[in-house]
Amino acid sequence: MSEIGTSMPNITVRGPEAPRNIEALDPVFSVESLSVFYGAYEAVRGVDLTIGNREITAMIGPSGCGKSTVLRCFNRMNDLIPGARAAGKITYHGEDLYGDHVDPIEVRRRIGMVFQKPNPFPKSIYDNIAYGPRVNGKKGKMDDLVEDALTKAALWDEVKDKLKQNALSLSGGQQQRLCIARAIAVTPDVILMDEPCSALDPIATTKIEDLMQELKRDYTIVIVTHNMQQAARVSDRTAFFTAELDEQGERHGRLVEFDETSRIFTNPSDKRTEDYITGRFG
Ligand SMILES: Nc1ncnc2c1ncn2[C@@H]1O[C@H](COP(=O)(O)OP(=O)(O)OP(=O)(O)O)[C@@H](O)[C@H]1O
Repeated sequence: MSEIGTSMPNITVRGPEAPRNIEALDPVFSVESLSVFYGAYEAVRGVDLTIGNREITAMIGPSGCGKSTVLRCFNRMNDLIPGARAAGKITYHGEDLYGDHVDPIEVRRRIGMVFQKPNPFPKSIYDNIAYGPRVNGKKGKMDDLVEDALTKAALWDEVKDKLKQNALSLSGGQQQRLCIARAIAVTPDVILMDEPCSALDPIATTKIEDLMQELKRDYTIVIVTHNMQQAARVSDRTAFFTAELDEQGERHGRLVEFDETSRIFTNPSDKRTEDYITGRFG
């Protein structure tokens, strides 16, 4: 382990016993010179990033550096914020995500999102899962689909006997897995997670982290997390962002470094990354 790894005893990166074979990056998203504005304010400036297929990519960095802003660009959620605008280019499987012909609703079906606070609908567990497919035109009974989504989200065994119960009666961790099941039910390709464990206790957090390892067999995952240990535990690659002042004294979020997670946490190439992960900054 390098000097930085030695000075960070609390952060364990999965070692050679769990080889991940991630040298070749098969891009799902390619981000080129992405800047994101809220009105006249350029919150994020000049990001270049590639998100690999069926990998977990973590986005870390201090508060306000633009992690959530960049994440929301991947499924065009920023379109829903008045005054928000993206410049630059994001391709999704080689196609311009912001092209004129692209339907943002279909984008959000294929690229699902799980939020910081679990947000199930105030409906039954069953209807939470069935809702999306119904909206997308699926008719009739959905028992198999509901079971499949709940099984994939590692929740089936805990709820199979109470599917008609209100989802709000579940624990926070169960609600979050239900939200993941709800995202899965509309057969997405990518799942975006914005601090999905920050409202959960350590046991529920471990369950979600284990679940992410299962899910990456079928889905590409991008996670924003404040928790560096979590990024080190779950992700294949890590993007470190920071916010920096320009010559005019205006603060912009910037991508500092993007690399394999093991390298970011043991041998980063940028001093700012090193300072952040060793706790000297942020
Ligand atoms: N809806 C919005 N309208 C105006 N400014 C916004 C909006 N959302 C975010 N910003 C600004 O954009 C910048 C980046 O915010 P963002 O939430 O993306 O950062 P973050 O790294 O995810 O922060 P945190 O870790 O605290 O969640 C901040 O200066 C923030 O104030």
